This record gives sequence, C-alpha cells and structure tokens, in this order.
Amino acid sequence: MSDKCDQNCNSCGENCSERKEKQTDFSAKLHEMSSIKKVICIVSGKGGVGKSLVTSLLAVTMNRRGHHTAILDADVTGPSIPKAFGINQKASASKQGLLPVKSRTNIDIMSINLLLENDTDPVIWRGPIIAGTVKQFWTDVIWRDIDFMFIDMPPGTGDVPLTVFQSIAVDGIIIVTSPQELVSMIVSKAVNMAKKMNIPIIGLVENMAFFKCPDCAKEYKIFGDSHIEEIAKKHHLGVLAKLPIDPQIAAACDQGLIESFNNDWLNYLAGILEKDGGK
Ligand SMILES: Nc1ncnc2c1ncn2[C@@H]1O[C@H](COP(=O)(O)OP(=O)(O)OP(=O)(O)O)[C@@H](O)[C@H]1O
Repeated sequence: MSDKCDQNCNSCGENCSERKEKQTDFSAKLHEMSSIKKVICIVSGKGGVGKSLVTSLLAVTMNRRGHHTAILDADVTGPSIPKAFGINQKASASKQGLLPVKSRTNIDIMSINLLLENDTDPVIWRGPIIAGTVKQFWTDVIWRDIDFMFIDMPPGTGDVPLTVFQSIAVDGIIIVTSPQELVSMIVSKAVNMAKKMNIPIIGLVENMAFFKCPDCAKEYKIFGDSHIEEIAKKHHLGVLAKLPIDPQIAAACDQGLIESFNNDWLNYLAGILEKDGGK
C-alpha cells in the first residue's frame, strides 16, 4: 500500500495489491505550489486550422488586458508555441518542480520543445507516453498565480485529448475551425467529444475566414463560403471570432514576434472569458 493511501481506490493510480475497486477517476492533481483560476482548452477536429495561432493570440490578448496568463502546449508532436513567442532558452527546474519559461511580456509557457536538447528532435512516442507528458505538465510544473491557462491541444479527438480531458480540470473549450468542406462533420466530432466528457463548450472560432486586399479592402473568401453560422446554430453555440488570413500574422509567428502583433480580433472572446470571472 502507498504511504499516501487515502483509501479511495477509485481515484488512485497506484498498482497496489490491496486495490478494492477499479480506477474510474483519472483526474490528476495540480502541483501543490500551483494556482490556476481558469483552464481553457483550444481544440480542433483536424490539424492545420490555426489552433496554435488562436491559443497564442488569446494568451497575448488576455495578458494585455492585465491577466496573468499561461500556455500549456499539449501538442507534443507538433509544438509551435515556443517558436511563435521567440523562446530559445530551455525550461529549468527547482527542487520542488519544473518552472515554466516566461515570454517577453510575462506569459508562462511549458512545451516539450523547452525540454528537448534540440528543437528539431522529433517526438517519436506512442500515445500513452505523450499523454503522460501532458499530464506531467499539469502535475510537475509550478504554475504560480495564473488567472487564465490556455492549453493548445493536439489536433483531433484521439488518445491524448481524451487523457487531457480526463486528467485536467478543464473549465471550457474553444473549437477552432476553417471554412472548408468536411468542417461541419469535424466540428461535430469535437462537439460530441466535449459533450461526452461533460466539458462546457465556450464557442467556435473561425480562422482563415477571408482575405482582405490591402489595396482595395475587398474581402475574398479564399476557402469558399463559410458555413460557421449554420454549424454553430446546429449545436446551439456562438461564433466568438472570425480571423482573416493575414500574411503579417504568419510572419510574426515565424519571427517569434506574436506578442508585438496588434489586432482586436479576439477582444469579444476575451470579454466573454472575463465575464465568467478568472481575475
Ligand atoms: N489567419 C492566419 N493567417 C495567416 N497564417 C495563418 C493563419 N492561421 C494560421 N496561420 C499559419 O498557418 C500555420 C498553421 O497554423 P497553426 O500552427 O496555428 O495550426 P494548428 O491547427 O495548430 O496546426 P496543428 O494541428 O498541426 O498543430 C502556421 O504557420 C500559422 O502561422
């Protein structure tokens, strides 16, 4: 029996000979020195729709509005957060736990790329190891006085998102989509997963919704007409933001300067998050 036994086999992860019942509660305990008021997951039904971009911009927006903000990069096989923030240094540790790296504007960040020796090393791990790593970002990192944590989830509805939802106390999710064919089905999958896990859906964000010509200000729908309003209505959800295709934002991400990019795209969403408390 573990020295920490609280007689609750249901939530205990120890492989103990005296186990009385199967583990059904997979929730993981936040590090004892951490304090996080709100945890928001950014998800997408498929890859490449701009989930990491929305996570980064949302963290920057909330930080500018005076909230102490953090990003947990759960996209372990495709971690793009450190690059967008221009972070080159590695994470350090104290005796008590791992310490997130601070961005230029004081956003706390943890990502697998802050732990690997080389940023270009591929993470060739199986699902349970990846999921275990994300869990450790929750249990072993000291997240001090965080108002809003944003989790950049891996794309899809597979093993890792499932483990994250089971182990981390998530307050809500934001689903990112783009105006392409198949999106309706893919959003439905993400919505249904959240419903099955009993996690509140804050709403939808459409990325790459249009391109605004810098010369004549005409808007072009590069990926065709959007069906986001119908999809949102079908699931009784709100559309929280529509982001344009903007070459400047792509350049800012590539140069590690996302914090210097000025826009008001996510202000409405920020207001909704604030209304629900968190600071
Ligand atoms: N609105 C936009 N305008 C211009 N470039 C964009 C926009 N949204 C995303 N991009 C670019 O598209 C690429 C993919 O975006 P991002 O990494 O955010 O997607 P993702 O959904 O997180 O991808 P993955 O599922 O692979 O993790 C990045 O290079 C990003 O800079």
